[in-house]
Formats: sequence, C-alpha cells, structure tokens
Amino acid sequence: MLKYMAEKSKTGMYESVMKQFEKAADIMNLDSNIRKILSNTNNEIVVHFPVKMDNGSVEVFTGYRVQHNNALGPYKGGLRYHPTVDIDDARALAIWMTWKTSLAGLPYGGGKGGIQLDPVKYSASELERITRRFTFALGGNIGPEYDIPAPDVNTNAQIMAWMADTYMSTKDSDSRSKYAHVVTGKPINSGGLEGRDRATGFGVVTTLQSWADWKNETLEGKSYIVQGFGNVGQWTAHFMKEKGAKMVAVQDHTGTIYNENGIDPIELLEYAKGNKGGVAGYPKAEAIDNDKFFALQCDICIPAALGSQITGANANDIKAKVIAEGANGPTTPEGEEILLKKGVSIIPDILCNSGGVIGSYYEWLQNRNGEIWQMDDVIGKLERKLINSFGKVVVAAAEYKVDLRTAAYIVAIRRIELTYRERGVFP
Ligand SMILES: NC(=O)C1=CN([C@@H]2O[C@H](COP(=O)(O)OP(=O)(O)OC[C@H]3O[C@@H](n4cnc5c(N)ncnc54)[C@H](O)[C@@H]3O)[C@@H](O)[C@H]2O)C=CC1
Ligand SMILES: O=C(O)CCC(=O)C(=O)O
Repeated sequence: MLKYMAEKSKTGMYESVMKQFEKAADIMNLDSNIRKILSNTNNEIVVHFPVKMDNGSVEVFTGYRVQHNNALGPYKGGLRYHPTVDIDDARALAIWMTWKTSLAGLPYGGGKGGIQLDPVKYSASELERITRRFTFALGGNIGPEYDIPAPDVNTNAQIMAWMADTYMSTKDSDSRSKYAHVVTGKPINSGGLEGRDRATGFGVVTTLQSWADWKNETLEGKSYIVQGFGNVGQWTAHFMKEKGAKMVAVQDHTGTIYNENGIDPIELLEYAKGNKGGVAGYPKAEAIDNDKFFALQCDICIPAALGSQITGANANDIKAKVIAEGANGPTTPEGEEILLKKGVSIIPDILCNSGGVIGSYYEWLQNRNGEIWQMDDVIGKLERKLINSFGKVVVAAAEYKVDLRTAAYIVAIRRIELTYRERGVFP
C-alpha cells in the first residue's frame, strides 16, 4: 500500500505513517474503499520560485504543499523551512495532520508543506522575500476556507504575518480583512490568538498529566529529557516546571547538555536567546555526546524536534517509562515495537502535540467571527479538549486491546469513515 515510494524516503517518515495507518486499518477492519481513499493524497503542489538575494543574485527555491484529505473540512497544517523538506516528508506530515485534526474533533482535514532550505543561511529580509514569493506562488492553493497553513519547524509568527499580508494584498482592498484567517499562528496584533504560542507545549504536558492520572502517577519530581528547544520544547519545559518535574537533559541542533540535578528552563531559554537559539555551551550543565541522549536515565522522554529519532537502533537503550511525542513522527515503527515490548507507553504525536492545531482552530474562529479571545479561555478550552481526546484514546485502546497510537488512529479514522458513509459515498 506504499503508493508513492520507488525507494525509501530520506527521513523514513512516509513509511512510518503508512505502516501506522495500515496497522490500525487492519485491526479496525477498515472498509476497503475508505482505505483506498485515505492511502492517497488529494493534491500535491510543488512550486519553484525565484527570489532576489541581498547581494543581487537570484536563487530559485522549491516549495511544497500536500493536501491529504478534506472530508472533515479545510486542509490544515504547518509549513516547515528545513533542508530535509521534500515531497515524501510533506506527504507524511500532511497525513499525520488528517489524523490529528480528526482525533481532536476539529472541522478540518490535513495538509502540510514547506520550503527546502536552511534558514540560517539567509538574512531576515531574504526570508521575508522568500516567504512572500512562496505565498504568491501557492496562490489559490491556500485560502481561509480551503487550506490554512501555520508555523512548524523554523517558521514562526513573523513568517505567518508575512504570509497573511501577501495573501491579503492579492484581494480587493475593501475586503482584505476578511482573509486574515488564511494562516494561523500570527502575532497577536495581526489577528493572532493569545496562547497559540504555548498551545503545543501546553498540550504535551496536559496529555502527560492525563497519562499520569490514568496510571495513578504524578509528574511532580519526575525527571525528563527533551529533544528540541524550539517552540514545542521550550513551552513543554515551561509547563513541566509548573508541574514540579525536573529537566535533566536537552538536545538541539547545536548539541546535548546534561545536569542530573536539573536544568532550569527559564534560565536556559534566556541563555539560548543570546546564543542564536542554541543550547550548546550552557554553563550550568555539561556537554555530552549527542548519541548518549536517548540512553540517559530519566522517567520521561520528550522528543520535540524532527522525525525518525527513536528507531530500531536506539529504542533498546531508552530508560524512560513514557515517551511524549511533541514532534511529528519521532518514533519509527521498529523503534515503537521495541518500546512496547519493554512496556514503555508512547503518547502518540497525533494526540500529544495536538494542542497546537487546536489553538490554531481557536485563532481561526476568532478571526472568522471578529472576536478577541482571552488567554484563560483559550487555555481552559484547550485543556478540556485534550483531556477529552485522551479519554477517547484510552477507551479505544481497551476496546481493541491495542497501544495508544493504534487506538488514536482508530478513533481518528472512524470519524472520517463515518463522514463518508453519512454523505452516502459508501453504504
Ligand atoms: N510549532 C507547533 O505548533 C507544532 C510543532 N510540532 C512539531 O514539533 C516539532 C518541533 O517543532 P517546533 O518546536 O515548532 O520547531 P522549532 O523550529 O521552533 O524548533 C525545532 C527545534 O528542534 C531542534 N533540532 C533541529 N534539528 C535537530 C537535530 N538534528 N537534533 C536535535 N534537535 C534538533 C532545533 O534546534 C530546535 O530547538 C516538529 O516535529 C513539529 O512538526 C507539532 C505540532 C505543533
Ligand atoms: O497549527 C496548525 O494548524 C498545525 C500545526 C502543525 O503543523 C502540527 O500540528 O503538526
């Protein structure tokens, strides 16, 4: 059923998402027609666009937007700026978005995309021009009721503001403000939602808390390691501190730092801000080899960076009792098999990091209805929604006697299946 792969995708994420889907589809005995539909993406947009660099030369960039499924509503999902972005990754990430939005009960389908580039190589003004040309090249392939991008790796509120501005500038001046919800994750002044910045990290910790409640455990005093100290990693650490948990190691693209007595997330964030965002060199922790990270002694492991990090090669070394997947696709099926055999719980990405897209939904509603939501309302609503999703997954896990990921897939896919049936697509 691996439709597109002539050879293995570079990051392996496409194989992972399809294997996860097939496992769930087999167990739930998914209708073969629905299976066929969901094994394919609806649309795959690849654009090549020229941008003038600061030195006057022109570079041609490649951007992607994959729209997997929109049975439940407009395509929704982030844009990533990273050298690994390609069509296979965009497909995998779009498919994960379909499951995530369905599981969260949102009126959205799944899409994802990005540009293949290393953002550190470009100035802020080059990144602005790249973003604007990309938005223009995507043209009508995005839209507030059709496909709504958001931030992901190496994209942020500023990039969303440039996108919204470029998109709106293509509309008549008297109706421009109607289009602000073409992207979410914008700065507050430009229609952004209070709390969207922390929504994913808050969600990671809320699902961890739900897991702890379910297992009759507490997060207080638990040690954890986190891979990635960007939007998701930082906010996760912030909320883990509120729970009284102890961060003992952090890994990012600059290196790995460790202190068994704990690393303060607020101090580390201040340090990283003055260190181009990197954690390497933080004076209150020791530098350790990158390949020792996942083997560190801890209670909780939080991958919050890139995909395919926990694999058949390192899963055996993991000491944590629970993995909270802040990142998309951090655990390969081979890694997962080993972890499940060892009795490790995995809170799957489509549940664990769904706080971000739920926050985006609130931003979209806020813009669509001309409202301004307050932080307390956002966080309260988000928490209730996440606890509700966690409960549904636990019920499905018991009913089908499966792990949490497979259960989450079953809940997500059932909702889409039901929608197709209600519309009379299948008997
Ligand atoms: N931003 C959001 O709202 C959401 C993000 N996610 C996922 O969370 C993950 C992180 O996203 P963000 O925090 O938004 O991105 P970000 O760009 O803010 O941060 C990415 C972090 O990953 C680190 N990193 C990059 N390459 C690495 C490597 N090879 N080894 C270790 N660390 C590395 C970077 O140093 C940085 O700390 C991604 O998988 C993303 O798809 C999922 C749901 C929502
Ligand atoms: O906020 C959104 O719309 C999507 C965020 C995202 O890309 C994700 O959940 O992986």
